[in-house]
Amino acid sequence: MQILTPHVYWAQRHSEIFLRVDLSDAKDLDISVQENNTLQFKAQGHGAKGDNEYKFSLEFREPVRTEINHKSTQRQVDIKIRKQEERWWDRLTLQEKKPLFLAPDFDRWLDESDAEMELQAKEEEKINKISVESRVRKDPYLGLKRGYLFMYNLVQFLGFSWIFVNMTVRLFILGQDSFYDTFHTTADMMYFCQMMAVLEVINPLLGLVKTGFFPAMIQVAGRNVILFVIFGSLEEMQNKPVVFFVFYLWSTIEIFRYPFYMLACISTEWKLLTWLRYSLWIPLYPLGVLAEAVAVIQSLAIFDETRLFSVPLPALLGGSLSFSYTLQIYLVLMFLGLFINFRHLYKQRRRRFRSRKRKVQ
Ligand SMILES: CCCCCCCCCCCCC[C@@H](O)CC(=O)SCCNC(=O)CCNC(=O)[C@H](O)C(C)(C)COP(=O)(O)OP(=O)(O)OC[C@H]1O[C@@H](n2cnc3c(N)ncnc32)[C@H](O)[C@@H]1OP(=O)(O)O
Repeated sequence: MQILTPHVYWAQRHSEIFLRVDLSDAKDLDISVQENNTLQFKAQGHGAKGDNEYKFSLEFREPVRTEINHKSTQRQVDIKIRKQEERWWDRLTLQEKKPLFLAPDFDRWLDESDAEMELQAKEEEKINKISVESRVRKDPYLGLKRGYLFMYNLVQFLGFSWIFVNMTVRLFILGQDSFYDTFHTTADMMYFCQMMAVLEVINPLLGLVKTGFFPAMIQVAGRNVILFVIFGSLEEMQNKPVVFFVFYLWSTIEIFRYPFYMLACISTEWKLLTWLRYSLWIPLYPLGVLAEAVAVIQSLAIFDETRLFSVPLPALLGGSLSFSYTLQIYLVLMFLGLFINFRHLYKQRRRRFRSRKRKVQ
């Protein structure tokens, strides 16, 4: 039996060498890297000269590791060898003259810069994979949190939609007459929604949302003072048209804000909805504060008259201090609150639209 040399094709990366030996159905493989940095290959198989024993040796240009990875298939033998140092070689063998049986493997061939890019892409992929995995691992309750927020937003959306639709339908049917019984027809639902809204102050404290605690507190406390103290405790206020304006302005923003949050919980965005959520407050917020201020001003005389919530004082100092004084201080706080939240919403709007513009570029 003759001993022949097979065709060998090679390619490299910064850290490894690939050899493809053109030998089908190879068996009795004997592949090793000797101490003199030489690969010895011997196998029985079907090559260019039919069934025979084929062998070759290659002395590498630079040191390689002795462990070899090889796989014999019906068509060829694939060999992978790791370089001792991660470096690009200008040729495979120590001898300058290329052995006749050796040729580039164009299926795998990359020049140095392409190989670098491949390496970089692999690194990036690895980093991305690690960061995704660590994000998932970091928060095992993410699904639960999103589920809770989604349900909260859904309930609020349904509540405020009910109020908005109810008021709109009544406005169309009864015209201005509907202004006078807004409270009696919608207050229960508004109580429910605004009590639930306390969770909006708790959520940032628990780290469930990125909202600032203060803007949320100003928002919820401000509305609840109007709802529970001004409208809830004074029957005389309940049939005033101002209730209509306050409730309508509150519910108009909420039927857009809550669906926007619901979509955020499922990582979805509708551009028009985002635009409405971050734009409608511009006219609605000042109008809302104005309507609330009108309600507070209208209630001052009623608190003076009924002495409700007044603080008892010695007779020398007039008998009692009317709650209307507290409300006058509150009126000042309202405009301070308006300023703080207007600024907050303006920043949120800029951040949102700026980051979207960047994503588009
Ligand atoms: C101690 C006594 C204090 C007394 C206070 C006295 C002052 C009272 C003054 C009060 C004036 C109030 C007037 C007001 O009642 C008038 C009106 O409401 S009129 C109607 C118009 N109103 C509005 O437009 C305001 C609506 N409200 C809000 O926008 C919010 O409540 C506010 C806190 C003001 C701002 O919202 P937020 O900070 O949350 O901004 P973002 O929406 O951009 O959210 C930030 C990120 O968090 C995510 N997030 C937030 N909430 C949720 C949620 N429930 N579910 C899921 N995700 C949520 C959101 O997606 C953002 O994430 P990302 O940045 O990744 O997009």
